Amino acid sequence: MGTSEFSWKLADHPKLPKGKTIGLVVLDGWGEANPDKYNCIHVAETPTMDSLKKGAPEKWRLVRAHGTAVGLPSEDDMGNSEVGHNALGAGRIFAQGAKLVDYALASGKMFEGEGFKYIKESFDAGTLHLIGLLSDGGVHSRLDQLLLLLKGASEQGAKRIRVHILTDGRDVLDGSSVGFVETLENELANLREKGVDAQTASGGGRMYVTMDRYENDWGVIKRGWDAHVLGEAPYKFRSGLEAVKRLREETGANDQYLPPFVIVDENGKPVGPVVDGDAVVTINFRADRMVMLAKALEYENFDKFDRVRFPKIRYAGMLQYDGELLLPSHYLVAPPEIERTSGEYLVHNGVRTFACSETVKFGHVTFFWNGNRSGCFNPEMEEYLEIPSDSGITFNVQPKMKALEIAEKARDAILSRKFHQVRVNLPNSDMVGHTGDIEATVVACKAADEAVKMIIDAIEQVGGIYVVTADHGNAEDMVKRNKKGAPLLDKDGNIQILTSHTLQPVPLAIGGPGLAPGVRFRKDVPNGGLANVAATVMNLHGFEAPSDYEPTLVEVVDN
Ligand SMILES: O=C(O)[C@H](O)COP(=O)(O)O
Ligand SMILES: [Mn+2]
Ligand SMILES: [Mn+2]
Repeated sequence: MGTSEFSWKLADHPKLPKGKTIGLVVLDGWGEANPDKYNCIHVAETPTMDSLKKGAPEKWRLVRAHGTAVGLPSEDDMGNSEVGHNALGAGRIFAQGAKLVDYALASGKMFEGEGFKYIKESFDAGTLHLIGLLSDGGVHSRLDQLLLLLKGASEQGAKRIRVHILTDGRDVLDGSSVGFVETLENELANLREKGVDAQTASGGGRMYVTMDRYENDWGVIKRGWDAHVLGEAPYKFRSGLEAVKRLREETGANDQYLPPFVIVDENGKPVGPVVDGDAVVTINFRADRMVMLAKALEYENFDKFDRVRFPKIRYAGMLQYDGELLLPSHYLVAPPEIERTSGEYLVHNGVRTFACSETVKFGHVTFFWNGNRSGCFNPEMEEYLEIPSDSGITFNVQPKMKALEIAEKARDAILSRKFHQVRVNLPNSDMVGHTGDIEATVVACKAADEAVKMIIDAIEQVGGIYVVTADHGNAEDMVKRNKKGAPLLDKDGNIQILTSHTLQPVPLAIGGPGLAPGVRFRKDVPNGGLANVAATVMNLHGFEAPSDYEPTLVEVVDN
């Protein structure tokens, strides 16, 4: 498409009217799976979602939400919020961070790029620090990529390497941290044999140390800063393996919430604080949970907590995490360029939009939805509302979260008739699902269902249209299964709780009094995925989608 002929103007849909209010609901972590007792959505009372499914076979379907359908490397990759909301909002499938990093490593291009050359300047005199999530979850980072980066960096002359590890247990099974640390530390030992001074330096559980998001709790970043940069933490060990094993046993914390620790030498001195002249790479490819640390590492002026020391370092992200803020300014792999999202088109075509969620998912319906772009396209046409999340708790103690508040704000926005699109993310099934607490997840699913009802009721009142979907699975399957689908037991005979997302498809339902007669789901896009939703929604707003968008899922038949 040459820029001269480009236009934001969308063609009118030949049959569908403009001006309807659309309530667009994303249930976070709400997949479709066979009913059983580990399917919290099935166990919960969810009359609203049940009626959408039962009532109208032509207005309810499943869409793919994992793997290549959302730009991930393979069909073994579960969906996640970033890629899910990117696909929903952008209407096309972009190769995502995981895939881009794989390619940059396999081709060697990573080591020829500007970002790597920049950090390499520190290899002679300084230490290379790698900080990030240590697992094979593939949502924020991948262990195999870290190992390749370690190998590549040492081949490129890094002589002293320190790894700062954040244990997972959220995108992977709880307890799996032990195996991941073992693999890492074996590799570090191999490097030491080759003359590279390489070891683990600090760490903690991802939800308690370093990986907060959307500025929900800066205390999390401070704990990480103290451990990784200052070399200070309440727990001290001689190796990462000892740290993870002993902290799990002695504090009872799970992988997600391990307290911060530092690795010390035989004299009790931390082995790897970050000091002037060092290089730092944050190895996560996904943005949301690295932006806060990136600010602390990069910004000269910073007032979120007392950094005590602000070392002069060369810092690069695995990717650039925020394209608007250009943060960090150096990165090893260029992020996907997601342009011409549906939100931007619709704003140019007069569609007034309201978007809302609570803090923990606010960036999902705004930043991720808009192709990793912060803020509104046009503040006169859009209002984005963030409801503060509870912080400092695990959401199984508050499984209703802010679902009611989000639904009330959406209801009010719909009834105000000021907006054509009222878009929300309801976090409950995902955030509580990640805690692995089955009872609480059932409560969470019920609360989300009630919120959907409130939004649909408001849509009924204004003669509008609802579109209800999800970004990936989570709460519909809370147990790890074997290939035949039977629950797996651990060595003590307990079921292995699945805290992660799943490979399941998600529902997509349309309806409401404003839906023109004859609108129904097409039968000829059986493999439709989240990226097909954007064109579908554009049609329901009365527009044709751009020709390079994934096809719409609706057709209009004459009655
Ligand atoms: O960051 C998280 O909480 C999980 O790794 C993924 O969850 P999300 O993709 O639903 O945000
Ligand atoms: Mn999600
Ligand atoms: Mn999640």
